[in-house]
Amino acid sequence: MSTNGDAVNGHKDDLSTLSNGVALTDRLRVRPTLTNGAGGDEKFTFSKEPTLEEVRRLQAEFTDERDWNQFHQPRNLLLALVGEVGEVSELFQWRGEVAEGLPGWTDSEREHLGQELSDVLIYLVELAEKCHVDLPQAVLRKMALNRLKYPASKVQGSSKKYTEYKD
Ligand SMILES: Nc1ccn([C@H]2C[C@H](O)[C@@H](COP(=O)(O)OP(=O)(O)OP(=O)(O)O)O2)c(=O)n1
Repeated sequence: MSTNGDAVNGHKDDLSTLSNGVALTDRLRVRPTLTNGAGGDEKFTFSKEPTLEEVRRLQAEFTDERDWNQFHQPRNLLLALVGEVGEVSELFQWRGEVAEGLPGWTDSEREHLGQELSDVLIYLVELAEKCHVDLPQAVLRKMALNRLKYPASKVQGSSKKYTEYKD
């Protein structure tokens, strides 16, 4: 269990820079995670790619290349997912409340968080695939349901659960 930011970075720093000094993000031709911290005026948005289907396909290729489908049954994927959620929690552990944009977090800590959140997403997407849940469509349906359960006019400014409303 890590107890502070420095310990949290640990071996992940070694993986962020390859032995020839080339940053991992350069080598992979991806942009570093969470580049915009607190204080910016612009709203944070994601890149358009990859889509969830592309994440599903990339992870399917990764597991096929290693003959790992034999281990990736739904229950194992669920346990792996929960384990990775625990790793995300460790990064926030003992810090108290953390403001949007993570002011005060180092680039290395932001990169580490991006990695752990990605592990969660990767296992979530593969779990959905192995359960034959079309996740992009399921999430749209669920959000439509959420809008019905929590009409903006009714719940404005309140965080109560829908079962707590009288009518
Ligand atoms: N049997 C496995 C092992 C790994 N992975 C992939 C999916 C995850 O994105 C990542 C998880 O790798 P690790 O289990 O090594 O976990 P971490 O990357 O979090 O390493 P650590 O636990 O040392 O922080 O690798 C996978 O698909 N199937």
